[in-house]
Amino acid sequence: MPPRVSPLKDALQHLHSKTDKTSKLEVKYINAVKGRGIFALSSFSKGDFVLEYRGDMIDNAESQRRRRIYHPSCVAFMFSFKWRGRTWCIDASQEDGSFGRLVNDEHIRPNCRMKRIDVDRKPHLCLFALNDIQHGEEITYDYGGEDCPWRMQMTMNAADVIIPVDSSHPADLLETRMDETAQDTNQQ
Ligand SMILES: C[S@@+](CC[C@H](N)C(=O)[O-])C[C@H]1O[C@@H](n2cnc3c(N)ncnc32)[C@H](O)[C@@H]1O
Repeated sequence: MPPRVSPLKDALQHLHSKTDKTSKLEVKYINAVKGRGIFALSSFSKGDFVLEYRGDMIDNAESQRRRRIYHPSCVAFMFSFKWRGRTWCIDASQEDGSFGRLVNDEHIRPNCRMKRIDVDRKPHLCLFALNDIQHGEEITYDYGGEDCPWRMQMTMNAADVIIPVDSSHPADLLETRMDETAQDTNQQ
């Protein structure tokens, strides 16, 4: 078996080439509620780099402007985060074929977590495996926030109450679950 590439090195290679692990991950349609998701085609070890959440990096003013004009289904692809004391956003609303934008939320037992990696003074959002991931498992992370409509629906269904579900999730709450131990590769 070839020696394991360090997760950071692996991430940097993919960040530079703007590629996904197409031999290790696949897109699958799940159902009408969840839509598509990303699934492991082979196993990952705890700590492995899995993928980057790629998109258009914009400042908070531009993010607010786009949120006002976007359809809610597009706002769901906007991931806001703090960097150098300011709020930024990765807008992944464009269907660009990248995998990061298709990873679904799981707040009880996520198998990945988001970390920020700074390369050439620019932040990148990457998912790393929280535990070993087996072939066939869906890749998930905790979007953060408490008000994801599908979570509320689960809670209410458990209580046997029917509520209308609003599909417009304010994805800017996601920053609450982002790992703050980002590494600036320029400082190493
Ligand atoms: C960033 S997108 C993820 C990709 C999306 N599933 C798709 O097919 O385009 C976020 C959207 O996926 C759906 N989603 C994510 N996690 C979910 C979950 N645990 N249960 C139901 N829907 C979910 C919601 O519609 C949410 O607005």
